[in-house]
Amino acid sequence: MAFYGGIEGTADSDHPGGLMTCVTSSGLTWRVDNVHWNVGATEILRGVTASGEPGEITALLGPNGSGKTTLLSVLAGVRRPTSGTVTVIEPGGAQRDLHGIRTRERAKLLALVEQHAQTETVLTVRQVVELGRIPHRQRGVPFHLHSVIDEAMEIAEVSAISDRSWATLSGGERQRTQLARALAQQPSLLLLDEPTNHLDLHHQIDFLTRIRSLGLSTVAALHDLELAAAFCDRAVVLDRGEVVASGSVDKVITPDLLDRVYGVDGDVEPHPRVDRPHVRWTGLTTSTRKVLI
Ligand SMILES: Nc1ncnc2c1ncn2[C@@H]1O[C@H](COP(=O)(O)OP(=O)(O)OP(=O)(O)O)[C@@H](O)[C@H]1O
Repeated sequence: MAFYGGIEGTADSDHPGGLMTCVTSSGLTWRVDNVHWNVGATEILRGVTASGEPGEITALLGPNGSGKTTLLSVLAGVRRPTSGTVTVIEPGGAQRDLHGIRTRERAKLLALVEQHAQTETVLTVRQVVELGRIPHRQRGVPFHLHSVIDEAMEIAEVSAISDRSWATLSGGERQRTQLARALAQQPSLLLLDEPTNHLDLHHQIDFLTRIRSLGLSTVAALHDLELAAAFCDRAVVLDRGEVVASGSVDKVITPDLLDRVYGVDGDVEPHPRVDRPHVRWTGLTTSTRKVLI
């Protein structure tokens, strides 16, 4: 499995004279500054400020309805902030307002894997992955000539099911197919909305190990704090649309966070066998039980 390396490919419009060899990238810097997003009079995001460096994986944490998906869609350029800015700094140093970039250009820069991604049900897995090449489309070069599609499918482990119809796929197979589609875009920034929610434990660990090996800047909305602690460099925690904590995962994922944000009593200790925090919960906190009763 070529996690890091490339495979030989065809010339590409973005790499003139060169080989389009792999879906990996050095990532980019992203910055969200004082972003608000309103629906009518309701503020869904309230002054969110967060950032990530090239190659960093940022966990987006927070309870249901706290604004994780909304923030991802703002970061993806799908939703324009009511106020505030989203900036990306490309490897060459160019600093750009994300919402000022044309859709096709933006799709070469970043890719979003949605929580419940849908597509044309008549498509095969390979055809879904080929959709990721649309922003890079070149006249006279059919999609299937792009070896980046093969590599994206290999990384997401869907090569063996390439001829299967999307309609027949399991939840986990769909999730992996959508990852391959996103990788085929050759993004520098990868946005994942609950990417492991359909995966069994083996595939959760495998999936995030693969994501880590790509070296892309990644923002992943996650509910599993143990996975966040194991695979992410940083965490941004949202509660009711506001950032209530951010920083390195070991500083952010604490018993106080479990209590304050999730209403859960627990301990966060160094893992006894590997170098990362280990989250253990006992139950809901008394205050939460009172709220629920
Ligand atoms: N278009 C919209 N119109 C009205 N309310 C919206 C809209 N989009 C999101 N919301 C509300 O904004 C809040 C945040 O939603 P969002 O989906 O971002 O939360 P989340 O943290 O991703 O939740 P979950 O963990 O349950 O997926 C929710 O209360 C949701 O109902």
